[in-house]
Amino acid sequence: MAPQPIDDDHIVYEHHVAALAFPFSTHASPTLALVRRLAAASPNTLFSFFSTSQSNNSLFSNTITNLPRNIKVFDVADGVPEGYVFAGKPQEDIELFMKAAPHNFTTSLDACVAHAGKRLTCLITDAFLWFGANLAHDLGVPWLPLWLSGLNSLSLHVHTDLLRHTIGTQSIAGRENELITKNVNIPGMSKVRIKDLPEGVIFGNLDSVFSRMLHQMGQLLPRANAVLVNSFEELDIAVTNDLKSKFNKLLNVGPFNLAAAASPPLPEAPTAADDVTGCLSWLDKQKAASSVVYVSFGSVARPPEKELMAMAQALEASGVPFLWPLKDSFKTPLLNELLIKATNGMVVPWAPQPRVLAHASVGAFVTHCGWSSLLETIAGGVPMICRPFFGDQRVNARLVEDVLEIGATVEDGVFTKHGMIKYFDQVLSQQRGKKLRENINTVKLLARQSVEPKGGSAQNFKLLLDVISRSTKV
Ligand SMILES: O=c1ccn([C@@H]2O[C@H](COP(=O)(O)OP(=O)(O)O[C@H]3O[C@H](CO)[C@@H](O)[C@H](O)[C@H]3O)[C@@H](O)[C@H]2O)c(=O)[nH]1
Repeated sequence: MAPQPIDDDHIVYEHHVAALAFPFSTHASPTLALVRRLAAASPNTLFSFFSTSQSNNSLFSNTITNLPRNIKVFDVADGVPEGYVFAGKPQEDIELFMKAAPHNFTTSLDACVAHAGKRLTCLITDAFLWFGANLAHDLGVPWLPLWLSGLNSLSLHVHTDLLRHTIGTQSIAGRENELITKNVNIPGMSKVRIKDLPEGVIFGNLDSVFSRMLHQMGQLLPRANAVLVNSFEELDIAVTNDLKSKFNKLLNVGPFNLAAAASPPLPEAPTAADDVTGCLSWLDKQKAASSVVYVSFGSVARPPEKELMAMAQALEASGVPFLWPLKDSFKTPLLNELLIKATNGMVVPWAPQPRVLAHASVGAFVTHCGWSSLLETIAGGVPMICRPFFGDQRVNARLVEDVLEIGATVEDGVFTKHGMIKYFDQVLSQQRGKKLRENINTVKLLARQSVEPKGGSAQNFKLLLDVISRSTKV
């Protein structure tokens, strides 16, 4: 992506903020969403947004349109050496990227500053990019890491050393269901079990790229001028208060999906929301409110084929109307056969999820419990049936089922045909579903209030603007 002219409109910018995205899974998109809001609220600030060319091309569908003038987009190298042949190791691309990232971002930032003729005054990074602490220090500017999941998982990464020390890093066999509070008192974690912890905290490969990255991050976040989170305080007050005591500033400025709608109109975001696959018109045709099951596992999780088959069988046998965005690469011949038989639903490669979850016909969301999905279903008031896979997803599911009581986690952690038929019935038709719906609508109200002008997230957003406008002028 070629650098765009900076002073095309002869605006004299007072500040220059660089925002560094983590270019994997769906992280770059909410990072850009925050930058868009900031750019609209701070027209005298130039925002330079960095991600890899692959990530930028998919964010902007190869052309940059509808961006405010004060956002410029830059590519950073992906760290894959020329001629490199992938060995097929898990997270190999992330490993290569992270290894080269401090150097590559520095090179790109230097080029951007030279191109703009304006030095940087503030650095926002995805919190995964822990080396932002050193970059910002070297540049003499504030560091604002952005955490794109919940406060619960953030807390676990901040307390990793404590958890390692108290629970140990030996096998957890036989202790999976133990509450972590039996070993250690971390505020807001009274329902979390050892097995819910993300891999790499005390079990799994503590040496993996993710484990090292999150561990470093947890240690460096207290150095940040402010830690930004795509959440709202009322969702997890105990964790918010604990983290406030650990960080210089903790600014919950989400949920981004609701905050964008509550702020002054922004130039239209790229096309993920468009109904190219006809999902919304299909939902319009459904007769009853809250009758459709929506199934989606985000951008990374891949359920085993056996479970996909069980899901397809349950959907067909129950007869519930369903909408299922399913990647072509997940469809085996056997699964395809089942899906052809299931005429009570619609299978598409990708759905405009936030709009699907906001549609009155949707009554249950079968989800992997990715953070954006969780916030989008809260905005839509749709109860969840959770099947977490990795990382933060298990602790998110615990929050959903045991703390907020806005969903159910599948028994034994896997999809079975009979199990799913039971959950569809409970959530769509039974008293349990009614109660879950009531609870999620209460949480939805709190989320909405938080982004209204007097709400906590809106106030935190003002504090964030303050940090940016107090940073040294260019
Ligand atoms: O057909 C689809 C499927 C997904 N989405 C969107 O894709 C995003 C998915 O995000 P999320 O629910 O956070 O899942 P992942 O992309 O899998 O997110 C990764 O990053 C998250 C934030 O760190 C973590 O919570 C997850 O565990 C991790 O897998 C959401 O905005 C969805 O609206 C669509 O628009 N259409």
